[in-house]
Amino acid sequence: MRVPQVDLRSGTAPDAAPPPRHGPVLDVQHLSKTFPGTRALDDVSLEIAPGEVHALMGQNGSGKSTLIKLLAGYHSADPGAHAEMDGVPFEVGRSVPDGLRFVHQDLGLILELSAQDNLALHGGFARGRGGRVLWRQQEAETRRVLAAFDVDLDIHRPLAAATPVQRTVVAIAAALQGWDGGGVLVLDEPTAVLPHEEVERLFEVVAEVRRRGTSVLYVSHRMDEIFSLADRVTVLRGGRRVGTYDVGSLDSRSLASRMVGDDIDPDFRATVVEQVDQPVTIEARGIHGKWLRGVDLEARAGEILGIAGLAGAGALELPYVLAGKAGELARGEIRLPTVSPDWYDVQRAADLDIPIVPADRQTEAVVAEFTVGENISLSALRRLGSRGRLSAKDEATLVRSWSRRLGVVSTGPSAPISTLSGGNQQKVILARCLAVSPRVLVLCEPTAGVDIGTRVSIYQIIADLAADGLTVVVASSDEGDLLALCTRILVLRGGVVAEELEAEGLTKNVLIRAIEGAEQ
Ligand SMILES: Nc1ncnc2c1ncn2[C@@H]1O[C@H](COP(=O)(O)OP(=O)(O)OP(=O)(O)O)[C@@H](O)[C@H]1O
Repeated sequence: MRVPQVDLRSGTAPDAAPPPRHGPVLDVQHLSKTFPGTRALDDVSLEIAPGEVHALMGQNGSGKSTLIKLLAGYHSADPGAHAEMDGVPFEVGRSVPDGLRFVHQDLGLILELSAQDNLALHGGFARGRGGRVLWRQQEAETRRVLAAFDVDLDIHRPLAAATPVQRTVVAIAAALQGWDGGGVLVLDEPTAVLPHEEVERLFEVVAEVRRRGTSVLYVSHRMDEIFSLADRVTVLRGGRRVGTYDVGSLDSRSLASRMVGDDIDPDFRATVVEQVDQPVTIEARGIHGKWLRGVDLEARAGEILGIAGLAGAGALELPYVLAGKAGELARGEIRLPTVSPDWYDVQRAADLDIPIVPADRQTEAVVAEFTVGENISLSALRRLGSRGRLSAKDEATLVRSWSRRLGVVSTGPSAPISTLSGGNQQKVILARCLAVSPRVLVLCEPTAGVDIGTRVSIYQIIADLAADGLTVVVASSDEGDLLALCTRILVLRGGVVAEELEAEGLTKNVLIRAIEGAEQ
């Protein structure tokens, strides 16, 4: 079955919500959660109407994940909460009603296993006499479950070979298995790691879920998604509910302001001027890789160079090649002319010490067992102290100064990094990169999972660093990042630079059309 195409950019809702039955399907009142030293949620109430897509938004650290984890029974709630699912009371944090299903950000899949095995792990294997697995029946069931979502996937291949959106669809299908409508599906930032063009496909799946009469609680930082998809939005700020609104009654500026508690411009653009008189600080030539087919680039001190492209165009591979972190397929040469005139084979690019903020903070950058301070100073340990001895004082000074400059919100340098919100973890990784005082910094998806307020502050920090002479190369699948930051944007198609755009006066539409290779 094919559901109607949803246009992410036009802002049209996928389908009118089915008329609500009486009363909310999920009704949670007076929910609070206190961690040592932090009141993460403070007397929050949430009512989800039958068949609606209900967005949950708020800045990093506003309590969204805590709310989801309470509903999922991962944390226990403070006393005083009352909750009902379909009118039946349940104790939040202690029991999870069957009608409440979750797809967490990490999707909870085993990538070495096939879609069929993953679905069976969630829903159980079809078994015959003596516990024998009925493989034919299992396969038919897998096909039936996935058919509803119109996903074209080899159900026997390991999910490692599937695209991000195919995996997300498998995770949604797994969560909804054995369930024929009603209830609430919780999607926690399902698009955080999805390439742009796959987001629309996910929207079709959400429309299908809703068509079954299932409500969706949708957590996202991307405002355009909320306007395309959601009927209502609940905004949290500092652990409290600011309000619940009909999406149609808001625009992006008023929604952003409710999240931040201050007037905020969601279309903020940093004022970075092109530095034509400055020296070239990075040059690369003949770059090839898994996707790249011969890219040349150069950038000057104080310049922010954007890299754009659809998945498979090589845009998100290029930063890794420049930082010497691409695989053995990477070919080409790179040099930092203000450091040395010598060209380096990109296989040796790691020797140039160009720091990178990678695309997936959790798996590629954050050291989960370390504190905030340790995560920052990790890159600079060689410089801290003398004669092989680490100076705790120097380390503390470095950590304090970068935490302050980037506005990292935590209980202090010794806080475990896992207790920080996503946006603050991102600032820590940025601080780690800057702690080595680089001339060139490479950013990949710099604001993934980062809220609008923090996003604007990250843009400003990067713009200030560029004004001090830092060269920044930034690849992002979010056009907002490129428009807010860059002086110039290289648009990659098929692994080569297809267009070079001056950022001044560039509109989102023109950029998207260039990325897609459409006629302007
Ligand atoms: N296990 C924990 N121990 C201590 N504090 C925590 C813990 N988990 C979360 N917190 C704190 O609770 C507050 C709310 O965090 P939460 O992760 O719910 O925010 P969020 O809105 O989901 O943020 P993000 O958008 O970055 O994911 C933050 O101040 C966070 O540091």
